[in-house]
Amino acid sequence: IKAEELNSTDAEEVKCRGRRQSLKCNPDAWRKQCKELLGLIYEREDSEPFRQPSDHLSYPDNQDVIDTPMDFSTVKETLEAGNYGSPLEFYKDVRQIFSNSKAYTSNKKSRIYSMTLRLSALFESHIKNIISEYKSAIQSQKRRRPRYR
Ligand SMILES: O=C(NCC1CC1)N1CCN(C(=O)c2ccc(Cl)o2)CC1
Repeated sequence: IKAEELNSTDAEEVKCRGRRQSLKCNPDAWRKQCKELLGLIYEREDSEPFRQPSDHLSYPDNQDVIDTPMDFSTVKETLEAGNYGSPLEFYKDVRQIFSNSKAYTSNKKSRIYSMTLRLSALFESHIKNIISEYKSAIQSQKRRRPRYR
């Protein structure tokens, strides 16, 4: 069979099988990418208040009870323990950190909340590619399931 006779899915699969596991085809590449992204976040001073669980109760302007506390050390431990099944689960926890801070502050100009705005801009600019590469790696691994009527 000639390569051009393969349809796009098969061609993808052949491309991925043949080549050593490059980032494009490796469905586990996202773990390393998320670790690197966490490293970037830890380098930022803005992440300081979020590197440890916060005792939300001790903050006067706590508008709503934070029902899902989250912080970067918890995310780091979960990632390193291999307890995220996909970058989407990682994404969900990191977003929780930012939404807790937003729910938490009464004034949108608070110093701590403004730190999350800068951090989330950095985070969103990187996580997008990690997730889309993951999704395309999954696609190219998926066998075309025969459709049964
Ligand atoms: O105690 C904290 N971190 C743990 C300490 C050890 C580094 N906090 C970070 C999360 N918090 C907020 O996001 C927030 C928003 C407006 C205001 Cl005020 O606080 C509350 C304070």
